Amino acid sequence: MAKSGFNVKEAFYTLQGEGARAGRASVFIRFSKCNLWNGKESGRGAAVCQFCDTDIVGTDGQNGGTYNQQALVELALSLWPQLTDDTKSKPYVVFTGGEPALQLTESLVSDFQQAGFECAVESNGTLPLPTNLDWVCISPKGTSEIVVKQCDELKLVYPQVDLSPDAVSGISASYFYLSPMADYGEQNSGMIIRENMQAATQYCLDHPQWRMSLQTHKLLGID
Ligand SMILES: C[S@@+](CC[C@H](N)C(=O)[O-])C[C@H]1O[C@@H](n2cnc3c(N)ncnc32)[C@H](O)[C@@H]1O
Ligand SMILES: Nc1nc2[nH]cc(C(=O)O)c2c(=O)[nH]1
Ligand code: SF4
Ligand SMILES: [Mg+2]
Repeated sequence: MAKSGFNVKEAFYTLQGEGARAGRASVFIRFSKCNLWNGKESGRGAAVCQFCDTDIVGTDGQNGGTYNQQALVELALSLWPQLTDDTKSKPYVVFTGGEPALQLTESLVSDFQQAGFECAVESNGTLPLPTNLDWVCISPKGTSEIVVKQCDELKLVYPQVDLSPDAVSGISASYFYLSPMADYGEQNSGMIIRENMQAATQYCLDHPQWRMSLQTHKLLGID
């Protein structure tokens, strides 16, 4: 945690849109900032990751702010539905960003688990992650060096000019997904680009180790 607390761009309740757990109700906590892009349109050209579809700057989003550990757990609990008749649904939190590894600590994950949450992360894999996470999704970017060599799912945005799927298939994962690159930048329409869907489809057909992941939250228009 930074001295003043965790810097959160936004936090909201939605359905996980991507990967093996798509469709699952989740609290998303989006930490501010990334180590592979400064978040400014003017900085895209010089960034290691140039196609980010997300506003990662500041703390001005829905429920955004700077939180101490307890306040962040309480925020997440307040976003989870308070059902008395649904004992089977374990609260689920997805830490994302920006790059969550810049801020996430084992202590924060542990406090979320104590509060009843199963904890997942979406990370670019370039920084060490807490070891007590329940689900790790790694999404490698361009020429960046990956230090997280083992994960639950590897989800590669496709196509990337400087990173082919066979270059990352050495990372140990239970699932390998291609996610067709969606629109980004000033024109960001929230749409998945048709040619990228077609290219990803062909790659999955030719290499059955890889499965398709669509950003279903964009198709549903929910966030
Ligand atoms: C915004 S990132 C934040 C987490 C982390 N920094 C990472 O890159 O994995 C969340 C997810 O969105 C994916 N993503 C970002 N831009 C995308 C785009 N234009 N099209 C499809 N997926 C994208 C990332 O690859 C990652 O899986
Ligand atoms: N609904 C929804 N599912 C997601 N899965 C990964 C996301 C992310 O930006 O990390 C994301 C997101 O932004 N929204
Ligand atoms: S690594 Fe993730 S958060 Fe950072 S710029 Fe790329 S997609 Fe966005
Ligand atoms: Mg997203």
